[in-house]
Amino acid sequence: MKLYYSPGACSLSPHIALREAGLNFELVQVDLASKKTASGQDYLEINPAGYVPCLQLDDGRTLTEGPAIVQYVADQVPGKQLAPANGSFERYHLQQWLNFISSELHKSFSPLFNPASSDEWKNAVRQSLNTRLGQVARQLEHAPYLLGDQLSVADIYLFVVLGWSAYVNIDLSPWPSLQAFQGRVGGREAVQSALRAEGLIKE
Ligand SMILES: N[C@@H](CCC(=O)N[C@@H](CS)C(=O)NCC(=O)O)C(=O)O
Repeated sequence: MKLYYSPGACSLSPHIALREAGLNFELVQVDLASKKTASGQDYLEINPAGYVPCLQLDDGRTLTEGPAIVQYVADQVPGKQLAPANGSFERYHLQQWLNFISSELHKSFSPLFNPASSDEWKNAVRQSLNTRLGQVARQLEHAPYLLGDQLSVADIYLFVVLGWSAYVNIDLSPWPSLQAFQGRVGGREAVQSALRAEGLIKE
């Protein structure tokens, strides 16, 4: 399996999930500006959308969209309990959170990284993020993870997105439950090794 990624991008979520699952995979870095892989291959031939992440199976089939990829990864190793069983109500809760993180958090952070975004837009996005982060913080006041006591791929995705706060001056200190969550998930061996592999922390 190959994971196409860019350091620190949302592809870090499936990257961590693959390590938590204990699966074998190869990392292929993509230059998002030129849409070329590290070996010079045209990334648009692999994922026509041009963004990361993309998971390529050994038979060549590809899967894109972070929330779909992390569920695929989790389902390869059910014993690791990174996702509740398919068809269970808890599975829909997982999908609820993956969708929330994708549409309400991830895509609200994106304009803050974009130099072309107007200040007006950035301010509106910051206000909306403030509300949504508060909502997640309240959820994490009751339990260590989004689904309760068990870490799931939604927590991994949330951890990655929350990590962007530091780069766009979003202060998480008003939400101690979010900061505690970052410490809890960030301390895991799989997370540390993924961060090292992407060059985000020193060896
Ligand atoms: N809907 C996609 C969005 C992926 C996405 O936004 N990827 C960003 C990095 S976090 C990217 O590759 N941006 C570069 C580009 O769009 O050209 C998903 O959830 O996987």
